Amino acid sequence: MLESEFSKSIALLTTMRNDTGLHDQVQQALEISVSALKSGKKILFAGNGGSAADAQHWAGELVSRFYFDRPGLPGIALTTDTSIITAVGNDYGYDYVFARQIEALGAEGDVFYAISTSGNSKNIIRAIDAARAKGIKVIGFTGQSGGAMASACDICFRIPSTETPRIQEGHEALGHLLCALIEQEMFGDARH
Ligand SMILES: O=C(CO)[C@@H](O)[C@H](O)[C@H](O)[C@H](O)COP(=O)(O)O
Ligand SMILES: [Zn+2]
Repeated sequence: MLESEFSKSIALLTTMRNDTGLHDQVQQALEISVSALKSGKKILFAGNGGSAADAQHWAGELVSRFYFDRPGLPGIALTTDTSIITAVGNDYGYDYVFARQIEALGAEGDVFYAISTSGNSKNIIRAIDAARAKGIKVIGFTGQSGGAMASACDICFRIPSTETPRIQEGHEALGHLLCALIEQEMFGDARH
């Protein structure tokens, strides 16, 4: 079990490292994100379960720091305010907990990082639709099948695995990579 788990993780990251199509998608996601941030816009993040943890983690990297000290960048996880989530969930239903926040907090030109291993979580799909209706670009993170997300996002990262933990590991690698690249692109010159 131990060796096979490590082996699967290593194989996944090796596949991702060698996938030039994925590299192109990373470059596109970077350009969309940096263009928004340089225009004074923000990045919104959402996901369920382990992907909620990713959303909070990545927003934290932007607002605080990644590799080096620099001004904070505007990133908001839509998974953290229990008053909002319980109110919207209770009054409208759990399917709306992220879409409602996109409607209330999102602005044209923002970017939405939508994270779902299945690609089929209804609250994420509704949030993607709400974002695109407002002129917010959507960068999706899902698994091999892509689910309903595959055709709904501007860019959709499909991790080449059908195992939820592997898909999450792939997302985490991409999230860290994008945070590092965004920081470098925004402030690299000011580093020394
Ligand atoms: O972390 C894990 C499994 O590794 C779970 O908490 C998982 O995130 C939850 O079951 C989510 O509800 C799955 O939703 P999704 O990724 O399909 O949108
Ligand atoms: Zn997990």
